[in-house]
Amino acid sequence: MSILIKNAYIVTMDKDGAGEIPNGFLLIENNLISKIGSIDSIGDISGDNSGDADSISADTVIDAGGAVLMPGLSNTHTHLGMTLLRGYADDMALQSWLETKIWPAEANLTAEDVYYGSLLGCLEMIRSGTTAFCDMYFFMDETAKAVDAAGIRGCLAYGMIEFGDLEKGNKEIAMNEKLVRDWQGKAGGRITTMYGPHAPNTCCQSFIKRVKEAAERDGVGVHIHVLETEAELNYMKENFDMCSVHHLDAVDFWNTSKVPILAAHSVWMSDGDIRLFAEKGVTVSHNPVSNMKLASGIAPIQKMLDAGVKVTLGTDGCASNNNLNMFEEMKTAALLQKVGTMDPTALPAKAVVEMATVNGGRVIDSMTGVLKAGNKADMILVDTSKANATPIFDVYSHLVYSAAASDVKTMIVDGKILMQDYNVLVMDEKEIMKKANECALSLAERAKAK
Ligand SMILES: C[C@H]1O[C@@H](n2cnc3c(O)ncnc32)[C@H](O)[C@@H]1O
Ligand SMILES: [Zn+2]
Repeated sequence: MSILIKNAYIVTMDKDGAGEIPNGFLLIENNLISKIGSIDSIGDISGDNSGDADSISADTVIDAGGAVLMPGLSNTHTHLGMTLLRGYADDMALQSWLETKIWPAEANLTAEDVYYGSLLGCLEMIRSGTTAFCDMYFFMDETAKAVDAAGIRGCLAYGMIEFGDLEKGNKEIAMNEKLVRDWQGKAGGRITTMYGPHAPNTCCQSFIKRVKEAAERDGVGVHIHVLETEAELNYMKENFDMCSVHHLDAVDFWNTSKVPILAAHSVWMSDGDIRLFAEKGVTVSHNPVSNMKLASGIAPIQKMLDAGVKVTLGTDGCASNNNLNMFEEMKTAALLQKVGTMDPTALPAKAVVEMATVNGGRVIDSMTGVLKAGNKADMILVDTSKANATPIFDVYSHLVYSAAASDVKTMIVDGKILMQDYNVLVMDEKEIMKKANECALSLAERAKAK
């Protein structure tokens, strides 16, 4: 199977390569990008002089009509099944939100709920340009089935919470081990797995150490919430005389020489914590909308980038955001750093696009996040024929400050077209929304009855 995309403004995100290609073409063969270049001067960029785009034959030809062709966005922190809890509990701080609303509702979740909630999440991601995501939740077999059916890429972790209870910890770790065993590399490699210890204040140090050992044994990463709120920082200081980062450093948790670590939030980081993350190679998933909505704080992202920390972007779950819109997340990330530092040069547009593409892609699959020959064919077309795209002086400025998620018109993942000209080809949208809505209402009823 081959797909030729022509007449595109290509944003490759390839630092060592082409950068942007104004009148570009891209050829996909099977699930890989095989050629990329300029229609005007073939060979200058790809080094391939095999002919112009019109002479390249393909099973499917997409005329981009000047749209931006770019790597798909990677949402590196979410809880996909929580689409069912969108708007279930708003305007609260994290701890009381979790303890009084979210956890009691989640206690009533069924496998069917998470299946339809995850399909709904996949649909929302396809419509808004997200080709890959990192998840941490429950009933993860159901999320894996949804990812398999939807055709996107998912890195799935089971959310383990044990509160120092050894027996509970054993059960939780067994669940995550099963997820890794059953789903690592499945769906043609679109599904990968991680271990998901929830947070340093909900899982004890020895449990998290055990989880890290299991991850190293299985060769998969670890996805954890860390220093999300000042309350967590204070709790750790009061109980352990140190912050979460140093508490876990005491058991060498942040050592990434064998497996990657994805630290969601990392809002209340000291300069020492930032240096440690940079030295150890920890990746931070920044989730600005959730951090603002829960009033958790402003993560020092510009400081982290200056120190050499790898930073990606995520939405968090739909109960604290309340959507999976990475365009909104990119704009919010940029604006929040500027106002947080009172420096308008903080987190410029191109750096944000890098976080959402190159850096996020690297966490999920090293052959994604950049459009170049040999990489996997995960990409989106962003419509530029609209009023909000007129004029475009700088494409990164456009993508971060003026583009909308609803401008995404076409998505390809692993060489397969999931959405073309705004038509989602891989699922029955109305049916999924209907089922998910039924599950959400029934879940809320069950939670209320308890
Ligand atoms: C996997 C568990 O994590 C819970 N969760 C959802 N959002 C957040 C957040 O911002 N911080 C901490 N925990 C969160 C989710 O409800 C599951 O219980
Ligand atoms: Zn989260």
